[in-house]
Amino acid sequence: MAPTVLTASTYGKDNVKFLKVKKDPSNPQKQEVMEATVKILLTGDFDISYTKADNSPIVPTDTVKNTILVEAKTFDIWPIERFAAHLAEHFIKKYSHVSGIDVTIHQHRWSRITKEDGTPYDHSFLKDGEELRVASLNYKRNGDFVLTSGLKDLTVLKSTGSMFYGFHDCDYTTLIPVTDRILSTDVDAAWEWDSKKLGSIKAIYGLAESGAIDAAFKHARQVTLDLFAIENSPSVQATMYNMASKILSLVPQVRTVSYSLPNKHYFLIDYKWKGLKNDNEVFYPSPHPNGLIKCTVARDIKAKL
Ligand SMILES: O=c1[nH]c(=O)c2[nH]c(=O)[nH]c2[nH]1
Repeated sequence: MAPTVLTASTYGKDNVKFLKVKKDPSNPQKQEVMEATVKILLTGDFDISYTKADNSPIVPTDTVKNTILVEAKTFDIWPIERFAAHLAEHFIKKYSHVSGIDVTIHQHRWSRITKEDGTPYDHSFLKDGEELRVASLNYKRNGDFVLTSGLKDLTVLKSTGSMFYGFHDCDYTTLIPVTDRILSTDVDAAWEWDSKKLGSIKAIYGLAESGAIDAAFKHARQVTLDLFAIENSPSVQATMYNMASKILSLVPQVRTVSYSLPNKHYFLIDYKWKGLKNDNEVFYPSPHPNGLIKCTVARDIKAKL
């Protein structure tokens, strides 16, 4: 066999799930819930476990799972970015041969059920969609860190107020330009916090405490929904760029905003054979293929000079 070398490796536990209940100390019946799915991947001095079948450096993935569950019990895990920072620091401090860690936390959406008059019930929740709130943190022993917050699988549809025309036309083009169409997508948005501005991973706790992390999430979600609804969208590309730019203007501690949006096509059903006009009334939801459009937007530093 030709000589080989390990060029990259990482390992850990994925799909560690829990639901935590937070009780209001002044009224234990008033509660919050966090259902989360956690992934932790470690890097470090683990090469001999791959190359020499020597397991001595391996912190078992079972231990990684136990750690997540114990820390979820003993630590304040709201917002998930704070929990990610805590887990990252824990692994770097506890295991001297761990040089880096990736923590990804998905928070599943549970919204409070409200009475008819809008007042919320104390401890009853509604699963209003598959939407996830996301935190992902890469942390290295030398202190470098990248924290990204986001949301995923927020499914939206607008029945008018979306166009697509003026696109490149060639001998492969069959698409008909339209000034009115359905637009639908599963929003995947992510905003990267400015590590330089924050200074160190410790700043994440301050951001969490001040409410800045929750505020950024609220802004990002609301901007996404507002611009989706309000704009007469010329394209997915132009609309996602506007969303990202607006979020950057509202959240100064964020460095970049990224979107990844499938364009979930709805095709007009042809009724000509029946002598009927289809005035954007009945559509076929096409399961595949779908468009997929991604972008990352940053502040234009040159524009300031
Ligand atoms: O908003 C759109 N962007 C595209 O790039 C594209 N391509 C396509 O066929 N339809 C659309 N819609």
